[in-house]
This record gives sequence, C-alpha cells and structure tokens, in this order.
Amino acid sequence: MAAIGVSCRGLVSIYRLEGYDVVALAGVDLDIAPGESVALLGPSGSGKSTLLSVLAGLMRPAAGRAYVGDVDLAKASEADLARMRASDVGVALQGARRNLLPYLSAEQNVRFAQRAGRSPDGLKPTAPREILSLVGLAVRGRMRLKPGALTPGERQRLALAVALANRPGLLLADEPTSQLDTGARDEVLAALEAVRRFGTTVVVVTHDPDVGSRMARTVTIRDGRVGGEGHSGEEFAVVGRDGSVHLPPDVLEALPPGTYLRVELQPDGSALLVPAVSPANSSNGATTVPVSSVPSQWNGATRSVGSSVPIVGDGVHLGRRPGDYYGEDR
Ligand SMILES: Nc1ncnc2c1ncn2[C@@H]1O[C@H](COP(=O)(O)OP(=O)(O)OP(=O)(O)O)[C@@H](O)[C@H]1O
Repeated sequence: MAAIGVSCRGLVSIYRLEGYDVVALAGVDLDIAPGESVALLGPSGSGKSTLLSVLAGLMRPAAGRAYVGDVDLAKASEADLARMRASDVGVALQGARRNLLPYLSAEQNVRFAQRAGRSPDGLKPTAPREILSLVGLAVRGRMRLKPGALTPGERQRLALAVALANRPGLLLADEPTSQLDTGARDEVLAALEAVRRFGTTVVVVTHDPDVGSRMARTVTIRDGRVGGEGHSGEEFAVVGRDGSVHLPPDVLEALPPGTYLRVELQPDGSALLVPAVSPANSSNGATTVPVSSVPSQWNGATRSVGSSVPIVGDGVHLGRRPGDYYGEDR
C-alpha cells in the first residue's frame, strides 16, 4: 500500500474517569507527509501514546480533527476504523511480547497477523519471509524460532514485522527501542529506516533522544500539544494556531510562568522578548533577551524571518502565521 500521511487540527483527547476527566491532548496541530519518518518525543504523561492511540483508530478525538490518509477519525464509522486498522495502519504496542503469540514461530506470527488482518486491495498477502527480511529477520534459523528464543532486539523487530504483516501505509510504534542495548537499538532503527525506504510512513514514540536524533524529524509533545520540532538536528519552537508558543525548557527556566513580557516586533520582521519587572513599571529593569538569526519554515519551504526571534509563553500572541517555526537561541 502507498504511504499514508496524517493531519491533526486542534486535536483534543480526553480520558473520562469516574468523577473527573483527564485531558491528554489539548489541541494538537500536526501534519506528517506520506513517507515521512517522525519521532514523537516528550516528557512522561505529555500525551505521546494517546496521540498514537488516536492515529491507530483506538481512541476517538473528543474535539478537533484528525485524519489518517482520507479517513476522518472523528467521523468514521466503527467499520471504517476497523478496516483502517486491518489494512492501512500497523501498530507495534510498547513491549514486543504484547504483539506476539508465544507459541508460534516468527514466520507463523506474521502469517497469523495476515489472517487476522486483511490484505490491501484484496491482493495476495506478501510472503512472511519478505516482511521478515525487511526487518532483518529472514534468516532461516531465526524465522523458525518462537519469540521466547529470540534476542530482545530480534523480538522487537518481529513485533514490527507483525505490525507490517498487511503492508500498511502507516506504521505506529510505541517505544520500539526501550530496554534494548545499543547494538539491538541500532538494528531496530535500521529496520525502521528500511521500512520507511520501502514506502511506509513511520511514526515512533520514544523517550530516547538518541533515537530522535536518528530520525529525520522529531515532534516534541508537551502538555498535550506540539511543543517543538527538530529538523535535521536543529530545534524549533512552533507557533500554535492560537498564536502561542511553548517555551523550550531552558528558556522557561529564565522566564518562569507568570513572567510579564513585552514582545517587540522589529523593523526587520524579527521580534524581541523583553521581560518586565511589572506591567506598571516595565521601563525600569527591563532587559532584552538575546535571540538569534534563524530561518523559519512554512509548509516545508524555508524562508528567513530576520535576525532575531520571539520566544514566548502561553497567552502571548505573535500575530505570525500558525505553524511558523522559530529557532531557539543557543
Ligand atoms: N487509560 C488512561 N486513563 C486515564 N488517564 C490516562 C490514561 N492513559 C493516559 N492517561 C493520562 O493522559 C495523559 C497523557 O498520557 P500518555 O500516556 O498519552 O502520555 P505519554 O507521553 O505517552 O507518557 P509516557 O511517556 O509515560 O508513556 C497523562 O496525564 C496520563 O496520566
């Protein structure tokens, strides 16, 4: 199946518990192009796994829009979601063993997943060996082994193979490298890269910054929203639809919540942050936060925004276009 993209606009996701609700996603705006490879990073509890669950069609958006290809996850019928899960989207849950049947060999696990799912377009399923070869497991001796006899890294790659059994256009993997040593982690990363080259969009949740640094794009989720992005190793804050920007953690230390700021647009189109002692007395003691020259991006096209950049917290609005990226001053 051809690679499938993702689009979220103001995506809200809520766990409804007895007596109270937990807002796990609080307005995610995110586009992932078909064939991209993206790592979702962020602190524990920030909403990464919830986002994965929504994209997998396992949880409905409470508000906002989310599309996987042309499937509208808020409006799709249960049958449409089941179809999407069976053929369009492959999911590797956290913990390889949760994805595998312990009494079947590696090859049989893939074959079983093919029977449980549905071959795209009614085509004959791909030979399990071909899928196992994609993740580096098509070695006869290994294909015949049961999950318990494989190494942890091989088990994780088998979990990916099972998720790929029906050749989905989008692979979602939750912490595929957790608890692996460096060698096994690198093999899993190589397998994910092979999957992407094969023409599958890859979205991975990870705590491991090293894993993030090996993916072309990282998206950091903070407090249920997109808090920043990394492209080719460079970090950017992202202007949200409401004009707000998450402060990067190191800037937040210098400008803690509650800090009053003046945001000054410069003639060259850049902007400065000016912390103020108090709004009533902002001319006394105000200092300028130095910011650096960076490009910003809009829909993938790089354009210059000038010699300094704004870094502002919730409630401070920039009046720039939503989705603009700003580099952090380092
Ligand atoms: N089944 C659930 N019931 C209630 N609240 C939940 C449930 N799952 C997650 N949450 C809450 O939703 C928020 C987001 O959790 P989520 O698991 O998506 O974050 P995460 O970034 O994946 O965290 P981690 O990295 O620790 O897995 C957290 O406040 C969490 O406590």
